Amino acid sequence: MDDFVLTIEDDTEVIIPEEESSDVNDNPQTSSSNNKKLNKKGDNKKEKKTKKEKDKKEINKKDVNTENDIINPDFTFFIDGINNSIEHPWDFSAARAGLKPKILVTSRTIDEIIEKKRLDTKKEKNAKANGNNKNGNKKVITKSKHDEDDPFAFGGGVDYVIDDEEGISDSEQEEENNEHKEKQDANSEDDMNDEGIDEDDDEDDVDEDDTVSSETDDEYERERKKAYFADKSEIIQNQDLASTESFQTMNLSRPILKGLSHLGFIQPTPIQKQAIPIALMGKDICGGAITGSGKTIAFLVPIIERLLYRPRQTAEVRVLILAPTRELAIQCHSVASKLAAFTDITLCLCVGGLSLKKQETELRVRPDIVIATPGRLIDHVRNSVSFSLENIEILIIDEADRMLEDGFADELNEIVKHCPKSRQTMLFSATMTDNIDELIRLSLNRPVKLMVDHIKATNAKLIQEFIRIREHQEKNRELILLILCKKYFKHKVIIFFRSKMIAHEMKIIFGLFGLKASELHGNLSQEQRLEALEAFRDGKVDYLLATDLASRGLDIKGIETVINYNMPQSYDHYIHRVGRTARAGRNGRSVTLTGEEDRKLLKMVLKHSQKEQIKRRNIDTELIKEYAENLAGIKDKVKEVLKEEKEEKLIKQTEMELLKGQNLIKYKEEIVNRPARTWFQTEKEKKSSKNLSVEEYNEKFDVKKRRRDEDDEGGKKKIKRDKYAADVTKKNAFTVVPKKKGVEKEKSKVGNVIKKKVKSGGYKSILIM
Ligand SMILES: Nc1ncnc2c1ncn2[C@@H]1O[C@H](COP(=O)(O)OP(=O)(O)OP(=O)(O)O)[C@@H](O)[C@H]1O
Repeated sequence: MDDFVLTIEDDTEVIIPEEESSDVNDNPQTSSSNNKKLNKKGDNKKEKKTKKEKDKKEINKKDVNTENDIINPDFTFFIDGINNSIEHPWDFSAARAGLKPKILVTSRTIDEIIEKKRLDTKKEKNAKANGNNKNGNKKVITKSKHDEDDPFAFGGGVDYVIDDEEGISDSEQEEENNEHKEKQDANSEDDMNDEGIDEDDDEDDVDEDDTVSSETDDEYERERKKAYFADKSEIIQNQDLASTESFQTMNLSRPILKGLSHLGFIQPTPIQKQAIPIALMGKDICGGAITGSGKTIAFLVPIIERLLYRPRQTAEVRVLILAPTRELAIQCHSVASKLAAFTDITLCLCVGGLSLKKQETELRVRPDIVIATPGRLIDHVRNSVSFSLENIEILIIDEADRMLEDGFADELNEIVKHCPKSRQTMLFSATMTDNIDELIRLSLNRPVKLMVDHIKATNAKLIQEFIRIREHQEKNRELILLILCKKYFKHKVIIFFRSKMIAHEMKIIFGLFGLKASELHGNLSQEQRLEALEAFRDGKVDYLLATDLASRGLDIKGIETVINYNMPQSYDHYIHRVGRTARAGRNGRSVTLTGEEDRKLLKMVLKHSQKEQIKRRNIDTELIKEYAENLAGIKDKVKEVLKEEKEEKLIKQTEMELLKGQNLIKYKEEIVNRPARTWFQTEKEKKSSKNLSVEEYNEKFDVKKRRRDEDDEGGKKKIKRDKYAADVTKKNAFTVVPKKKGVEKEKSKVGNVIKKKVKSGGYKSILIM
């Protein structure tokens, strides 16, 4: 038997990676032969070395579909679903390797500044306490263990009320609710149902942008879509449904099956079941499925499978994967590398913030797959010698709806323009649009629409909590967040903020309160961004304080809670943010602080969620009072930290300038002789393109505010239209006027809606851009 095993290994050069061997051992059916195999290996180190070399050779082999690629009879797949031994399905190694060389400038980090402030405060507090004691003050200072390392510890405190009746039966819950209602005072309208928020309420009151197109299509639109999209049933009629039950039965090549097995995946998820066979046919796809449902593997598997059959005489960049953020591209690159580990397919990561030079070198040898963010890709198309998109066979746009939005539109158009028309295009997102007017720009070829889950639904295993913040309680947001984090959500929590500044300030407050947090937003260097993510992923910090930069696509195992410090700007943003938890069939919880202006969005959430997913949380006012005193005490400290940080930055900047000057003198000749880079957009254009999204965002709030102003107090009334606006339908209520001479004087009102008199005597609403 031993001989038999050896013969197979020697003759066929079958790869058995170490991880794979141990998994095989877990399987009683194969354990004996594998034990023998392992013993044999242990007996003969030399043989092991030769085998490793052979394995290496096998991975690098040009043709993976040779006769030698015979399936090892001992090879088995994981049988218990997701292989939980895999801690993280992706890592940062490629991104780390691509970081620009570090310039050593000594300055204190924000964490160091905060920590020092914390310790100083602690000393001050102790000194004060001792002073009081010396002065004969008999006040007893009780120190809890918690107090010792937290100068801002709160002591006991009253717990807050939580209306989360998980595990309570319906009738019990109803009884409790009734009892609760009876006891309630004037605040009784806190109950969500009393807000008049139910599924059928105010259908047409929802913001136009937030409507889910497929549900509201009229006959004309339905006909257009029918003509535009390919008929899915025709395409998959010959498909044997049973053949998609497992990856093994999907007719995939062995190296991919090994890659999948390596990642711990046996059964395809619904989007993978549908997308893989259709993508393998070369069809264009418009794919939508809930967050965390495995869309990445859904497009990576067919890409890799198709690349295995590419001609190998000439190297070409054949696949381009675009993602809207650097982190998402890094993640996708890492997963793709793992999946393609047993093939000869080459990949290159092209994202901003990483070394241009290194990417240029990698692109020169024409990797099979390029995974990029749009800005950096265009830079390479324009400036990297011999790199072009003319041989692209497959274009993938991840988070496609985001990429079609205004901030990315110009860049995306530029990229699509450089790709051949004959390519296959696949678009994916949890909030995928089927709006033809938007898709038409991508010149798709009769795409197949694959909307796997209920459109724009959230994961059924996600519990969504809401905390109502009344107008007069707005000032309590910080406190409420602190209460939530100090008392309830202590590990693997991601918190979303509307702005970088608030996220940063909150990081300081968290630090001073002894909560371990890292921040992730656009004001940080790429290295800091990676460090923040790594620290959070590895559990070195418990909280990730992020802007919407982290809202899409990021897949960090074990995130238990998502907190929205503010309701996001749209329902789509909400779906993506809360989708960072409850991924791949796991449980998760989101907590959203909901202001008065967020009522419409809240209605959207309720409309698209199951009743049992929604909970309401109340925060005890006593507890808020108690925390308020402590927070007030540290506001000055926050200012001090910010000031010190600014000073440190200034010192660092001066040192950097000095270094830059020295380098300019040292490498003058080389720098002068470098070919000048050209840019797709000037800095100004880039900025204005980015600002567009910000303006849109502000405009949305202005519109909401306007509506609120026009509403009566209860918010029940519809918007009042002026008597001249009777003919203005909802769709064309605003005429968008570019910022031209005529409206220059309204500059200060960019994003606002103004009324202009028209010849006919009425008024027209104009949105200033
Ligand atoms: N077939 C599978 N079996 C088990 N787990 C899987 C499978 N496919 C993917 N996963 C896991 O599911 C998780 C979510 O996958 P992925 O990040 O691709 O989701 P997504 O649909 O792209 O989410 P989002 O919309 O948030 O970007 C990942 O941790 C991935 O490893």
